[in-house]
Amino acid sequence: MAAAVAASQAALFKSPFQSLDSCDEQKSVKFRSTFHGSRRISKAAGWSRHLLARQQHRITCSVNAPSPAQAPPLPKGAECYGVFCVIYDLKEEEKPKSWKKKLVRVAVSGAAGTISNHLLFKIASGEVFGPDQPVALNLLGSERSKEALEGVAMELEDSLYPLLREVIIGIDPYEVFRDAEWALLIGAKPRGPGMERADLLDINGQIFAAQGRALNEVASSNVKVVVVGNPCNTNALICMKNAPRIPSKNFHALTRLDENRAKCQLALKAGVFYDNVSNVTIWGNHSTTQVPDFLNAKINGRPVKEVITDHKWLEEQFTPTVQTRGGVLIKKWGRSSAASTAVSIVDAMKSLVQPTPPGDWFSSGVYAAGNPYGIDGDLVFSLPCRSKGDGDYEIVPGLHIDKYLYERIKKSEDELIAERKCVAHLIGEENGFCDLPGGDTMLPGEQ
Ligand SMILES: NC(=O)C1=CN([C@@H]2O[C@H](COP(=O)(O)OP(=O)(O)OC[C@H]3O[C@@H](n4cnc5c(N)ncnc54)[C@H](OP(=O)(O)O)[C@@H]3O)[C@@H](O)[C@H]2O)C=CC1
Ligand SMILES: O=C([O-])CC(=O)C(=O)O
Repeated sequence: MAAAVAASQAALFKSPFQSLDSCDEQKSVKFRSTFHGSRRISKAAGWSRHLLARQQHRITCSVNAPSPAQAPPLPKGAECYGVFCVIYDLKEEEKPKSWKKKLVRVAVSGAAGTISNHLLFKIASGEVFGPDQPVALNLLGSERSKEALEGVAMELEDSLYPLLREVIIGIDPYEVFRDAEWALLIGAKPRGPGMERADLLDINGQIFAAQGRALNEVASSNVKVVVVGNPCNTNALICMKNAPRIPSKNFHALTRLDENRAKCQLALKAGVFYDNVSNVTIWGNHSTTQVPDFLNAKINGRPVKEVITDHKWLEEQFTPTVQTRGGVLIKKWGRSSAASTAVSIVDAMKSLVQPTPPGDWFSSGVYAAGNPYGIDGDLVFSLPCRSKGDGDYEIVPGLHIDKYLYERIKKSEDELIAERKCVAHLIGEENGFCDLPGGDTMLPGEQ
């Protein structure tokens, strides 16, 4: 059995994905992949250190294939675990293409939740950063979810992902967010029956304020933050305001799912495959006031209004269909979109690490300071963006806004301004009061 496991591990290391840039000049390569499993140890020690599990994999390259005694010392208190203690030698001719050297560290909150259960496995498999980029996952749970989080880590273990080099789980954001280059903030309290939206804004706002402070203190200074937990635009604003060390531009609220939903509806109506639909913007809030823009969108490079001549459908059906898609799905599924949300988080991250195709753009809820559309700059507002693939982006100027779009964008802006007033106490402002337009506006999943 041990031999079989070792053989399968050796096969993994021979996969075309595996090697190191730094090994390229060397005669022989020695992989030392070590899992310092402290899951059981930490459990015995209780949660005082807020770490249930810690995996670390080390890779050693050397001309003279070092003996284990020559390998760098392991961190104090850590020990290798199971098959990850086995050392393999790769012969020169077996040396595959190179991996990037540095780990990308991704922190995820709500890691034992439904969306994360899809997302983590995508990141670990290389779907976001590519087949040559090793990753570390830092998973944040709570007292409620610590057993479940251990289960998540076990499934990640059992998946044998070659690119997944480290998994840390814990309940203290000051530990879990340490050195994170990406923070995917998914965990949030769902709105329960009879709960006012203002209460939800406050409860979740407290969570995102605390997480913003933790990111400010311990994350990489250029961490990219994607807020998914609802109400995601205002949660992102709160998080950003509590993290002044991190550039405001680095905060995103997820509206990519809305963009994907809009593309799907346009493709369906036009009778084309959905990858022929481009230039779709979601303007505003991730709520039922969001504005899916068919005016600037394209199908096969042509304006949507030229391809879909049923303009009544565009104005009267397309918009509410996208706005309420989440709620319709909840009625059918009995729970909110999780798999498609995870896909859209992957899309949103890839849009920042890969160049935007020329002439196209993507939607993201971003800090609107200095935007060219006259929208209140002190909001996290979904806008058209493009990226060079370096993690940064710019807001795309020059989209045509007609009366139809303007009126709807204004409504979403008003909603976000009202949400901001409700959370004034969480963003360092005074004189807040909560008076949401229309009495009580809706998340996509609430109808
Ligand atoms: N922006 C978007 O496009 C979308 C956003 N969403 C939002 O994403 C969030 C997560 O969705 P999903 O993964 O399906 O939800 P789940 O209910 O499966 O998981 C949510 C996690 O939130 C955490 N949480 C944090 N605080 C609380 C609290 N006070 N009470 C209960 N749970 C809490 C829990 O983790 P723990 O106990 O570990 O803290 C839980 O695992 C929701 O806010 C949802 O509305 C969903 C779909 C689309
Ligand atoms: O309201 C929810 O939780 C679900 C949601 O955001 C969506 O489906 O877009």
